[in-house]
Amino acid sequence: MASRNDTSSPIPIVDFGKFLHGSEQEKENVVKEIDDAFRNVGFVYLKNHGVAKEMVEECFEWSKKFFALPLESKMLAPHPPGGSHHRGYSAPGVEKVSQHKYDADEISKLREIPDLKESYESGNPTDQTQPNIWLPESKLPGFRTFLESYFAVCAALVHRILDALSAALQVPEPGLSPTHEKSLFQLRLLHYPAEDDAEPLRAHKRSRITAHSDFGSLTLLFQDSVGGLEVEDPNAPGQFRPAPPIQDAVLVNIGDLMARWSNDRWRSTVHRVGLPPDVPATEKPFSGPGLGVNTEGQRMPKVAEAEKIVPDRYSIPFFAVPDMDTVIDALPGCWDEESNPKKYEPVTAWGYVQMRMAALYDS
Ligand SMILES: O=C(O)CCC(=O)C(=O)O
Ligand SMILES: [Fe+2]
Repeated sequence: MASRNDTSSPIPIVDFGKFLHGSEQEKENVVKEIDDAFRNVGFVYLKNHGVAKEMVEECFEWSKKFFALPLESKMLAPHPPGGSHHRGYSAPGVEKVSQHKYDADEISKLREIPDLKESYESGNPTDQTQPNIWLPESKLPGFRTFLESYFAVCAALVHRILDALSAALQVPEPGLSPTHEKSLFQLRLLHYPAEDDAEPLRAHKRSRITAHSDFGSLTLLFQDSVGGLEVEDPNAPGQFRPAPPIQDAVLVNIGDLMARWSNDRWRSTVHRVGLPPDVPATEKPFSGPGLGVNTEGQRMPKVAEAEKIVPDRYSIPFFAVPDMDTVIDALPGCWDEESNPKKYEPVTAWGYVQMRMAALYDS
């Protein structure tokens, strides 16, 4: 059982290259490892996932360039009000993460403390229902072309992971991939701006992103080297353990819709982003020129006003959902009449997503 001081990550690392290119036996082993990870923690790190390292790095570069633009430029691609058209730029404090509760009081309580993050959402270029909202090309030439190509690469990885999950449940060929045929996925660029006071995060008065579970089927996450992502310990509710960045690995997790679809065989685990590890206690900047005096009476060089204690953090989640007309009813291998009956009523993916999105934004 983990304690508060347990800093080890419970998330296994799996070599997905052995599923993509290995022998039948290796494929079977990987399928079992992923199935176990999703049953136990709902998260897995995949190495050798097939998304080129250079492409991931380039995506982070574009993200930095995008968020470095002046606010008035970013606002040329604004996220529309409400939650039904989830594309474009949201300035810090606009999106409120909600936990999987639909109770109005709960949601308004969660809205009191906005996350200090900004985001840019894009989707499949072919999606007519939620068209992408791009900047004028002259504001960031090449941004759109790159994100469209990156979307396709991430979508392909989602489909290969669905193949592995289909094998785990022995879903007859062609498996689950056709239920995501339209690839109505969402590519999100996230920026958590630097902060000059680490204490609210250290004291858990605020998070960089509030504890939540994802609502779709699968999420892929690439994070920079800063850290701070934590997942709830499946054996100790309310306690969080680190999900640190791992070189060249993508973090993959189950969303609420997939947990429901699998009759809770797979877990949709609550996660949040807090203080990165190794951030020192805040030194308040000294006023006046020259040397200052700290709280212990020592003379110290003045800390530049601009110095930030909590560094910027960038992450790139990619959220998958099934095609909207897919009926989410317990998958084969996840239920039986006698010992493991179906827990949930069937619902279409569309109905489910609308309910979740409405809670995210003020309408
Ligand atoms: O920034 C991260 O590492 C996590 C982001 C996340 O959980 C989300 O956007 O749903
Ligand atoms: Fe998330």
